[in-house]
Amino acid sequence: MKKKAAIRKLDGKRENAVRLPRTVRLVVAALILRPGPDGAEEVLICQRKADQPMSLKWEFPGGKIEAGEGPEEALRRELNEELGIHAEIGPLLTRVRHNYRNGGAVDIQFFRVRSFAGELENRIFQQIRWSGLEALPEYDFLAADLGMIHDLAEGKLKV
Ligand SMILES: Nc1nc2c([nH]c(=O)n2[C@@H]2O[C@H](COP(=O)(O)OP(=O)(O)OP(=O)(O)O)[C@@H](O)[C@H]2O)c(=O)[nH]1
Repeated sequence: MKKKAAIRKLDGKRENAVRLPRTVRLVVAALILRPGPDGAEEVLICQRKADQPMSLKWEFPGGKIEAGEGPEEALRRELNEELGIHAEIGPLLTRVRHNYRNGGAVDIQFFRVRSFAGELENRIFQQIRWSGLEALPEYDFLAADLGMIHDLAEGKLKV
């Protein structure tokens, strides 16, 4: 009896121990910047389509890193697919880890982009637009981005 109880206890513990870790999606995204009319920086923001998960939320262009890709390479590919541009990927500005409520986790690396070739073309979004940094909190952004957009708006994260 004693032994069985001990095994049950162990099994209980093991059950906890083997709970699968969240799958972390490795994501890259771009802060594409341009000087605005008043000289302050503007950044390109994109709204997800109505039929996508997390519909109509705002985000920065980018996506998942595919197997065998480096982060910059993945971001160049995504910006070409989503916006039709050939971007020069600048430095990594910040990295954010976020656990979504549905159990998914993302690890997002945000890179600065100041220069690209080609005309911006909206290929997959509901809409794209330029926003001043201080206006970013007015948009309904994905939860993972909220800390960062507030830091950008308050000048705590330098671009
Ligand atoms: N591109 C981008 N993705 C972001 C941002 N913030 C954020 O949480 N993400 C998440 O990172 C993932 C990017 O993946 P994706 O763009 O390749 O794919 P997706 O939206 O079609 O999602 P899915 O393939 O997982 O359904 C999404 O789950 C998206 O919700 C952001 O600012 N930009």
